[in-house]
Amino acid sequence: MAPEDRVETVSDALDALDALSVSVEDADAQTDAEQALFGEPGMPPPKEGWQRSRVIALFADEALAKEAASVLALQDFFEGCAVLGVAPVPEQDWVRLTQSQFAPVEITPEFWIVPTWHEPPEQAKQVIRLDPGLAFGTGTHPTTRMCLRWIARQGAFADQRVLDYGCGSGILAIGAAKFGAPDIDAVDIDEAAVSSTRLNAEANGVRLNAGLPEAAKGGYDTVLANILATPLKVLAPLLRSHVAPGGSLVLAGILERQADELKQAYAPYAALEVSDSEDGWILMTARC
Ligand SMILES: C[S@@+](CC[C@H](N)C(=O)[O-])C[C@H]1O[C@@H](n2cnc3c(N)ncnc32)[C@H](O)[C@@H]1O
Repeated sequence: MAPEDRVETVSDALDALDALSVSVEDADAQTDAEQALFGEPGMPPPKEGWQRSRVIALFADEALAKEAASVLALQDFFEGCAVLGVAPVPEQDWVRLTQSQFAPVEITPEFWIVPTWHEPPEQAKQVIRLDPGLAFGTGTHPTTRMCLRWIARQGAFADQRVLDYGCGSGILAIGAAKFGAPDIDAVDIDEAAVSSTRLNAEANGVRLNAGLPEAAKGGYDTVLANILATPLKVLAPLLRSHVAPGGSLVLAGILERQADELKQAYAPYAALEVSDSEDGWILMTARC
């Protein structure tokens, strides 16, 4: 256990003592004292850690773990910290355990995201087959689910050009394809995401063009962007320029408290409205 100002020092020391991994949790998680900390890439972390952080280190064997605990306890910087215990981690089938954490995800009763090791539920009429991989977007995050729910609510995308900006795994582009969009561009700054999108599209039997952001060209009937508030604000003129007259702009990755700043940033281009919310995240949309 470490107070906020010691978390980094203790984590670095555990690394130096040959820990295989170090993770930090809120020691008050699941209690009334639990603190929610949200950060954004490229921005300084909101805090170094929680008021009381539990720092968990994994070692190759118990002797190494015990030795690390005794070395730590002797350090000046460890004052105010405490070793809560050293315990063996039982051998497990980690692949199966990981897979068991990814159950099918319901978007609507008829639209599901299903990992390849599961059978789709009987009521599923539309299914995206997707396994966790390097790129973000397996449907376990509320922002992805809200975008997919929006897609499902539209019902059909016949004749539509769709742009998925910040495609990650390509899940939104694949969702739009499943609902009939014939012309889809999916772009991301991350090459790994572009490759992942191509593979996932192929595995789902849908056609789309995946590429770097320059691949987005001209106007689209729907522009989906699930990124984060800060990049979404920077991208406002660009994203708006890709929405064809009468088209829809759909933005996610925004926390409830960021609604007004997003509205303001987009005011010169589009009138954003909050159209869905889940777990503190919101979906903002505009008709252009
Ligand atoms: C939160 S993930 C969303 C993935 C997927 N679209 C979904 O809804 O689950 C955001 C993605 O946006 C990409 N990204 C971040 N900044 C970007 C930018 N300026 N231009 C294009 N893609 C960006 C990231 O690489 C990441 O894959």
